[in-house]
Parts: sequence; structure tokens; C-alpha cells
Amino acid sequence: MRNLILVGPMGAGKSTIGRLLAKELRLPFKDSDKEIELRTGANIPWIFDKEGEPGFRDREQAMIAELCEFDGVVLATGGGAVMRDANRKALHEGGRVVYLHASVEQQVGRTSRDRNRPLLRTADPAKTLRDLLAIRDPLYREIADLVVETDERPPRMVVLDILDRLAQLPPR
Ligand SMILES: Nc1ncnc2c1ncn2[C@@H]1O[C@H](COP(=O)(O)OP(=O)(O)OP(=O)(O)O)[C@@H](O)[C@H]1O
Ligand SMILES: O=C(O)C1=C[C@@H](O)[C@@H](O)[C@H](O)C1
Ligand SMILES: [Mg+2]
Repeated sequence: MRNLILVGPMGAGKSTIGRLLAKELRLPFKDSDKEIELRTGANIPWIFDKEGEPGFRDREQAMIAELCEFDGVVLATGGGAVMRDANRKALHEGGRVVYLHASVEQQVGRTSRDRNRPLLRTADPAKTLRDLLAIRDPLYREIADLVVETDERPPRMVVLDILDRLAQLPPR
């Protein structure tokens, strides 16, 4: 394996599960959103305000390319990273890709108290999440080695399931 890469929608638990997986595997953990914020010196809502979504996506593409050069890290991506072809190629080539799946209902519950996701500042966040998932679900699946359900399962259980199923994957 090169890296272990988590993809999926907002609220799927990429950051949460990624941190736990890295601890379990004793590997460094990198979170693309966090790395972009560190590099920019500004938070994601600020980047969206000043540079628009295209500005954020350019920063994200550069960061994904950089992070996929690592060898032996657990990488949590942003929910929209799969929207660009170049990112999907880099992620697929960068290691094992795990799609953390969550229903829209769970995503809504897990993101409702957090104001840090500019795309959810809409009148109807549930509809936004549903529309985004309709577009992105096939893209997550396109690059995934594993699809893992996170609904009604605490993070620890999701981690154990991932480790178990990774061990059963044939070499690529
Ligand atoms: N399996 C789970 N069960 C219940 N709550 C969870 C689960 N996974 C994550 N959460 C909670 O959901 C919230 C969002 O999780 P997290 O930030 O890890 O999502 P994310 O996929 O990284 O989202 P984003 O794409 O916006 O970065 C957090 O409060 C986290 O504690
Ligand atoms: O789903 C998305 O497009 C996003 C998810 C977050 O991880 C951040 O990358 C940002 O808020 C955009
Ligand atoms: Mg995250």
C-alpha cells in the first residue's frame, strides 16, 4: 500500500475516521482541508468568500497533488475533491481509496451544528447535500477500492470494518 485515502461527502466522517485510522496504524494523518488552511493562513469560509469556489478548488487540486506524493500516510480529502479529473487520477494512483458512505439524513445531522462548510449556507442544506451526492456518488465509487457504510455505526466500528476489509483486498 502507498497511502490510505478517505473520500466521501461532508459529514461522512473522513476527518474523524482518518485520525483514528492513523492512530491505529501508527501512520501520520493529513487532512487536505486543514493543510489548505495552514498553507493559506485562512479558514475555508474565508477562502470561499475572497476567491470563490474556483479559487478554493485550485488550492485543493495543488494540495491533493502534493499530499499524494507522500508514502505511508492516512489522507482525509475534502468532500468535493472528486469533482476534478486530475484529483481523481492523483487519488487513485496515490493509494487505497475508501469511500465513506453516509445517507443524506446522517450528513444533515452531523453537519448542522458546524458553520465551517460554506456550501451548506443555503436555505435548505438537506437539498444541497442530496443534490451534491447525486453528482458525486458515482465519482466516489469510480475511484474507491472499498465502500464503507457509516450510518448508525460509531467511528470505532467503522475503523475496525475498514481495517478488516483492507486486509482482504487483493493486491492492485
Ligand atoms: N460514524 C459516525 N457516527 C456518528 N457521528 C460521526 C461519525 N463519523 C463522524 N461523526 C461526526 O460527524 C461530524 C462530521 O465529521 P467529520 O468532520 O469527520 O466529517 P468529514 O467527512 O471530514 O466532513 P468534511 O467533508 O466537511 O470535511 C463530527 O462531529 C463527527 O464527530
Ligand atoms: O463538499 C465540499 O465541496 C466541501 C467539503 C469540505 O470538506 C471542504 O473541502 C469544503 O467545505 C467543500
Ligand atoms: Mg473533514
